[in-house]
Amino acid sequence: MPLDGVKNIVLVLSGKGGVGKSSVTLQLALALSLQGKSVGILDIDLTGPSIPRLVGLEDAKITQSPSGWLPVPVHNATSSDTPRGALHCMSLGFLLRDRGDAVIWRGPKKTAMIRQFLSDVSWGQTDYLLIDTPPGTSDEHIALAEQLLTLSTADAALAAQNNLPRLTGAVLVTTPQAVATSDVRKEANFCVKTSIPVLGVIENMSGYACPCCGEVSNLFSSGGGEVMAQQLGIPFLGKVPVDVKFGELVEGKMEPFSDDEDEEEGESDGVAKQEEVQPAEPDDRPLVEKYPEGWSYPRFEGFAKTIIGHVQQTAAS
Ligand SMILES: Nc1ncnc2c1ncn2[C@@H]1O[C@H](COP(=O)(O)OP(=O)(O)OP(=O)(O)O)[C@@H](O)[C@H]1O
Ligand code: SF4
Repeated sequence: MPLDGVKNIVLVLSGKGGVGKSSVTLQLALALSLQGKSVGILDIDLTGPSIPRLVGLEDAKITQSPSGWLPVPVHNATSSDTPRGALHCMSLGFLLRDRGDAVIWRGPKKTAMIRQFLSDVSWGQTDYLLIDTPPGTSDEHIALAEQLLTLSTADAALAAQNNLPRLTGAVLVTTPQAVATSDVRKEANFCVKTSIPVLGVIENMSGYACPCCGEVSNLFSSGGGEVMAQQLGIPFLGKVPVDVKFGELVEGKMEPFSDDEDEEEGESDGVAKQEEVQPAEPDDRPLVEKYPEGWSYPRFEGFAKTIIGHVQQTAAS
């Protein structure tokens, strides 16, 4: 059966492009995984699939198995020091022959691809399948909603009775500016029309976090997403500032956050270490091997817990 083993489906939607939807999808996935949940990311941004680049696995290829396409593993589950659920992803980017190949498809071809992604991928036991969508409400969204409403249900009791995935809801990503929030209202409207519950709004790029002290200053504006959520009567999940660390984490250029960030480097008890400096070896391993603890931005832990809490509270008794 399509989506066999998937328990919850969460859509990540944005009205405008470039507001950080794919980055938010990845960070939510990492945060859910760090809560011990097994997670899949399905990237249906067919014309601009960015998940393969964000997980540092651009050269990975999809394999076929008797049960369907196997998604690409980002990391496996661990139960040791840092318990973590497995993370897999699927994207058109893995199927393109060349990274730079342009995808110029008409609606029916996009619809067919989305159908295939939803019916032919063998996710295995997956607590949360996050779907990264293109911006706006395009052919992809309509195809996705039509398919999901036949393969899953937003009704928790019905999902449990029929062993169907639960269409848990959508997370809306916006920046604080009015031009972005007015577009995200259309996404909220799309959810109402398609009976997809809204889990909440994340206001990304909300203020600027100083790279030295972390102080967040509102260079442009902040709070537009929160006001919009209040006006629409939908939950507000929280804000994420423009943070160099966030950008570098999702683009995989830096060490993950750790508690020892303030440790002194190079000196101990006032005595300089006399270590021979070795030239750094190029490290071409996939990001997941370089950063086994994951590259999760701390603020997302709260978002992940809210989503898990919502699922538990609204579970069919
Ligand atoms: N809070 C943030 N702080 C710093 N950089 C960010 C933040 N959010 C996103 N970015 C950066 O902004 C760029 C665009 O992000 P992303 O690709 O996630 O946007 P998107 O909405 O998915 O775009 P598209 O519409 O093209 O799919 C990326 O380089 C990402 O690293
Ligand atoms: S934001 Fe304030 S504390 Fe941080 S570096 Fe700038 S001036 Fe210094």
